[in-house]
Amino acid sequence: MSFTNIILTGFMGSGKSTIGRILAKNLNTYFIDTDNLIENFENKTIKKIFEEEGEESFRQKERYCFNWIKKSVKNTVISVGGGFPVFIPEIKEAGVVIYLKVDFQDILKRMNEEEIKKRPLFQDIKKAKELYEKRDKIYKNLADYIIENKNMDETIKKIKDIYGS
Ligand SMILES: Nc1ncnc2c1ncn2[C@@H]1O[C@H](COP(=O)(O)OP(=O)(O)O)[C@@H](O)[C@H]1O
Ligand SMILES: O=C(O)C1=C[C@@H](OP(=O)(O)O)[C@@H](O)[C@H](O)C1
Repeated sequence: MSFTNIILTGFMGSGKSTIGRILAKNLNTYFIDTDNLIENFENKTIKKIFEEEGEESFRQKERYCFNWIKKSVKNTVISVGGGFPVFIPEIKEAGVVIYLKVDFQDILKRMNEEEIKKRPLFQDIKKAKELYEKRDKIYKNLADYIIENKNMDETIKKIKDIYGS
């Protein structure tokens, strides 16, 4: 079966990578994660890129990734970093955009210490909450579909229903 790229967006820890990986397997296609692409290409963790080069440099790498995806990637499930659609509002040019929405308090409950440590913009919880409020509107505006990601199986079923429709 053939489909356009399915792009999962949402705040840090909303489950984009976890859902994306399972969904791709279900659809019998490939999965890519822009954070992983960048880490592999740079041979550096996101945390290190932020520390050594700053956020702006990271955003340029995301832009590079977007150009490559738009030009060369098809029929793929793609999870992007939480800031990706904020800095690349033309994200829809690369596929169908699904916003995985999770309440901030639930994200906090889901993520363990190690997962928080990896995310430079999640170090100050108060600031992260403010960022969440600001970005929620942006994610909504840029999405083709919005799905509340509470239960993994239900979320995957909902995306598969969209895909089949
Ligand atoms: N319903 C759910 N969907 C996806 N991930 C979930 C869910 N419930 C708990 N998690 C957990 O949330 C954490 C963050 O998920 P992750 O896929 O890394 O988020 P993101 O890629 O959006 O930053 C993981 O530990 C994952 O196992
Ligand atoms: O929200 C953001 O600006 C970021 C989210 C991260 O990805 P996840 O959403 O997968 O955590 C990662 O791209 C980087 O730390 C910046």
